[in-house]
Amino acid sequence: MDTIFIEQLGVDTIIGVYDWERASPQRVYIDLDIGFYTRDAAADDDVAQTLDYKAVADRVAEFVTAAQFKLVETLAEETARVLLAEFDVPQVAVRINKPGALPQAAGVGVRIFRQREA
Ligand SMILES: Nc1nc2c(c(=O)[nH]1)N=C([C@H](O)[C@@H](O)CO)CN2
Repeated sequence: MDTIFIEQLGVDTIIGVYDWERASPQRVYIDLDIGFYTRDAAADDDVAQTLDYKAVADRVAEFVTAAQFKLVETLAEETARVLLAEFDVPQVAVRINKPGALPQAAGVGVRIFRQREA
């Protein structure tokens, strides 16, 4: 299995458990590692045979912008669910970094790995 990745996709979203976090969007950065066999697309040099990372980035940005979850765990879980439901991919790793959450840390968040159920 190969991997198509997107690094540090920045999206502004309502996220957090505290009242002040519900008032305005915060920037999160999303890393995606998506399992996909790329050999056929490479052989034909054809974007139609691969996973279009622009389509993935656009959909994830749309979903996350509209989301209003409290936990980064929920945002990661639901992002993985959208990818597995809407794209023909068997597995995804989703990492959410919320850099504004802890002043004493460069970033905090979660990384999950999910596979399509058989
Ligand atoms: N495991 C988690 N811990 C915390 C989260 C979270 O989403 N997952 N969120 C918060 C607050 O929203 C925080 O980001 C505010 O600084 C605290 N702990």
